[in-house]
Amino acid sequence: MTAQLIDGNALSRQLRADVATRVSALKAKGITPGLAVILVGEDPGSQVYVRNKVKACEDTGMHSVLEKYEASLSEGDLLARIRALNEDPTIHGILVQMPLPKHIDPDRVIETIASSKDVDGYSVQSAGELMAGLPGFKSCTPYGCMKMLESIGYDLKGKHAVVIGRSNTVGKPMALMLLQKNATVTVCHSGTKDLKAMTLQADVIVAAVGKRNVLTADMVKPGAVVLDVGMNRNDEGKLCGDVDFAGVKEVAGHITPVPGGVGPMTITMLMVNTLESAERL
Ligand SMILES: Nc1nc(=O)c2c([nH]1)NC[C@@H]1CN(c3ccc(C(=O)N[C@@H](CCC(=O)O)C(=O)O)cc3)C=[N+]21
Ligand SMILES: [Mg+2]
Repeated sequence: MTAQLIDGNALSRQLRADVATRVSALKAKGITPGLAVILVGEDPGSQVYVRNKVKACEDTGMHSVLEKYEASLSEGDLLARIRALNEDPTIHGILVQMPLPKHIDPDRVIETIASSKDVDGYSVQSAGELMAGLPGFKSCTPYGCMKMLESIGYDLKGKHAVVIGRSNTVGKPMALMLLQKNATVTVCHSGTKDLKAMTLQADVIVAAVGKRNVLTADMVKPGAVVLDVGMNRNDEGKLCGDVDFAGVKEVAGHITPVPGGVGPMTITMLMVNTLESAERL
């Protein structure tokens, strides 16, 4: 058996067309949704992602500003820049690309962004809203994963979802979003004793570790849905996820590829959050 592909590029095209329509409607009322993206330093991966985000803004008719700073930028100067953007009425979303240089405290940066403009969903306020089941900005990567499940008409009620990874930006919010849809959720991590015993029980597996081949075919129940959040490079420098795609696709019912899976969906949900931030006005 070969799994059906969940195509993040195709789904993104659909969702971004809807975003573009809503952007036009807002523009007719005199509001252009605006996203500010701040990049500190020269990380080559970040350069690519940030460019994709700005391009997505252009494609959907949104306003965007990209601010690039030297890695030597002081924390104080970055915070001052964020405070200015907090007050800027043309900006509805602020994204500071992670990771930041070591001398800058990411928590202080995230908490300086006005919660009304936290389109990454990284702030304590956004995390608390998700925890409490209140509306708020949802972290874009797990939000995109939920949209991918929705796109195949998957009903999570009573299903066992296993999340591998417990980061504040992916694993933890992913578990909460799955729980909100009535799945039974297990969160696995580096301290998990028998990962395979967990994943073999799963109807849905989300791999979000940042390491190649964390999930192999022998760990997957036939027909399971596999979402691959990983962004790694293999020995040939090619982009690959956390899942052994060639093996797992022979066992899974549905699977997301890397590239062309969760990555573009992350950017799409950033567009959705920025649009909705502007719509709230
Ligand atoms: N404040 C902040 N917010 C983020 O959302 C954020 C961040 N920092 N830091 C880094 C991670 C990573 N991330 C990706 C987004 C899109 C792709 C993406 O578009 N991937 C393409 C391929 C890109 C390529 O060719 O390298 C794909 O999977 O098809 C990847 C990774 C957002 N992140
Ligand atoms: Mg994000």
